[in-house]
Order: sequence, then structure tokens, then C-alpha cells
Amino acid sequence: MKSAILITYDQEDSINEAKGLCDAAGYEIVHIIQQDFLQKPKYGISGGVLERLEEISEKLRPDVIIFDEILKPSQNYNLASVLHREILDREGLILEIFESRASSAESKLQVKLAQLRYEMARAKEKVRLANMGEQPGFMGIGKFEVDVYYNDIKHRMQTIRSKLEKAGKQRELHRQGRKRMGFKTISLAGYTSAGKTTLFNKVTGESRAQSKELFTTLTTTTRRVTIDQEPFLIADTVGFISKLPAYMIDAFKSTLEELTYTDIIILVIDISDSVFELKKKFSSCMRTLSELGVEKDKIVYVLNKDDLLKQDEINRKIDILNLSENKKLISVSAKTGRNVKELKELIKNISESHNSYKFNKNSSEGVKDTLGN
Ligand SMILES: Nc1nc2c(ncn2[C@@H]2O[C@H](COP(=O)(O)OP(=O)(O)OP(=O)(O)O)[C@@H](O)[C@H]2O)c(=O)[nH]1
Ligand SMILES: [Mg+2]
Repeated sequence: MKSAILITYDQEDSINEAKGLCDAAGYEIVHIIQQDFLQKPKYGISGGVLERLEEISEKLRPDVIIFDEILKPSQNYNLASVLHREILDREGLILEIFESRASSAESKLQVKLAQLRYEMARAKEKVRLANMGEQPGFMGIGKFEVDVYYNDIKHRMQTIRSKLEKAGKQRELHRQGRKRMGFKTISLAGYTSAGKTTLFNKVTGESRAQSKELFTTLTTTTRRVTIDQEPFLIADTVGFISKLPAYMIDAFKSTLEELTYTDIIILVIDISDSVFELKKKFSSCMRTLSELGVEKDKIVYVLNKDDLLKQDEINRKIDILNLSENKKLISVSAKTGRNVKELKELIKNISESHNSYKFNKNSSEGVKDTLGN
């Protein structure tokens, strides 16, 4: 196992999440430095903290230093030149996890695209620095090589994009096929580790990998499930995380795109999280869904892991999330199966109300709806 010094925020949830990410990427943390603020211009941290870090790093000799914030390429370079270690920022870390998890051809392409974008941002900075003549041979490359490198990245990204486009078209065909067959579709969405796969397994009788580690699922799986004789297709998706840069969401778009076409979205929320985490993750999920263009009234809020809490605590958290008036809300335990049957009934009812809703609408509006999407 590779070793790491972790620099993160001075808040319990940030520490836990950062630890989870390090764990998922296979790093053993040998020391943690906590700071209120990690966005100082030159190094992200202050000069004093850098000195301390230098000492600790000399002593512990970790393989990498993990910086739980997004670093500018110049900050990364500055840190690396003082510390003489590889510096991995939050984006780089998430990319490593994605790379190790990607199993399908499509998710591998998506990860590759995200990695190239990450490199691209850095290449731009290299070009800028080389042009300014400020740092000739920045990171060992001259201006000409930087241009070649930059164009090469661009070219590789184009190739991957066109492959992903093909995969997207394939998905589109599948989607149309399902529609023709009259299947309603359900997608599970939510923050990483909320329990989407566990719930998916419970509902479908599958045994897909579920674990404490973050980002267990990277590829969307779809299964057929019959609820009260009506066939549905249910899809498990990649988890969300906060501070995931837009381009990463973009790279996974064709997977997440399923969410915009789906009839019902089950937003899985880990209700056992602390209030602070709960609020942060919930707003991060809602933001991502809205960025993807998901209609709010398609969302069913599923409060998972209710086996870990008492009812009044659950009610309190429902209030905090402003969901007490929401009728599309249910608390379940994917682990014990509590309320899973009721969840299925809720889905069935919602689906039926959608049917009657469509039936009641006149046809011209129906056409407008399809074009609008
Ligand atoms: N106590 C309890 N634990 C649960 C429940 N549902 C899931 N878990 C646990 O939560 C962890 C994460 O579950 P997953 O199903 O892998 O989560 P996920 O949302 O699919 O995560 P990613 O694929 O990483 O996005 C696992 O350790 C599960 O055993 C539940 O209802 N109760
Ligand atoms: Mg999963």
C-alpha cells in the first residue's frame, strides 16, 4: 500500500470524506494536517504550514502528499518543488479512484476523457508559463514540446469523444427499444455510499458489488423488475460527490444522461449522516440533478439506512431537508429490507398517476413535452 500525508479541512465530515477517498484509492494515511483554509495563492497553505509539512514529510517520507482541494497547476508545481514529492489534489485523487474502478469499455473511455481534461488544464498552464518565458523548461518541457503535447491531448480527446458519442447513440437505441416495449424506467441516484447498489440489489434480487468504499459503482447497470405485474427497468448509477468539477460530470454524462430520460428518479439519501453532512450531500445531489436537467417532480426521496436511527430523529432530519410536505418520500433500510415493499408500491402509484396525467393531457401538449426535452 502506498503511503500519504493528507492535507484537509478542519471539519469532521471533510476529514471523513477525504479519508474515504484515500482509502478507496489505496493510500495509507501516515499523517493528517487540518486547515481552515486551503486556497492560499502560492501553495494553497501558508508558508508556516508549508515549513511544518516539509519537516514531517522529510521524516515520514510518504509516497504522495494528498491535498483535499483543487490545486492550480502552478500551486501543484510550487508545492512539488519545495517538498520533492508527488502532489495529488482532490481531482487527481478522484481520477485515480475512477481509473481503478472503471471496468466497462465505456467507463474506461469516460475516465480517460476526464484524465485528459485534467492534463489539458495543466498543459495550458505550461504553455502560459513557457510563453511568459518565466519558467523555460517548466517541468522539463520546452515551448515547442508543450505545443506538441497540448495538440496531442486535444487530438486524443477528440478520438475518445467520438467513441463515446457512438456509445451514446447505442444507448439511445436501447432507450427507444425499451420505450417501444412499454417499459417504464427508474434510476437510482445519490451521493456515493448512500446505499444505491444495496437498494438496487434488494429490489432486483441482484448481487452487485456494494461496499463502504466510495465510488464502488462506475458503470450503469439496468435490470428488469416487476412491481405488481407492471414491468419496470431499474438502473443503478455512479454516485455523486461534492466538489466534482463540471468536466468530470461531463465525462460521465452519457452514463448520467440516463437520469434525464428516466421516468422516476430514486434519490437515495443516507439519513444516518450527521445533519451537516446530510445537508451538504443533499444540496450537492440536488445541484447535480438540476445541472443535468432533471425535472424535480420526477424525484422520489428515499431516506436510506433508517435501521440506524429512531423515528423522531428521522422526522427531525426530514424537517431539516424541507421534505416534510413532500408526498414522494419514504424511509427504508436497504440492508434489512424494511419498507422496500412500500417503496415499490409508492413507485407503482407514482407511475400510475403519471399515466393518468398523460391521459388527461391533450395531445398537442404531449408533443410539446417531447420536443422540449
Ligand atoms: N446500516 C445500513 N447500512 C447500509 C444500508 N444500505 C447500505 N448500507 C451500507 O452502506 C455502504 C454503501 O453501500 P452501497 O450500496 O455500496 O452504496 P452506493 O450508493 O452504491 O455507493 P457507490 O457505488 O460508491 O456510489 C455499504 O457498506 C452498505 O452495506 C442500510 O439500509 N443500512
Ligand atoms: Mg454503488
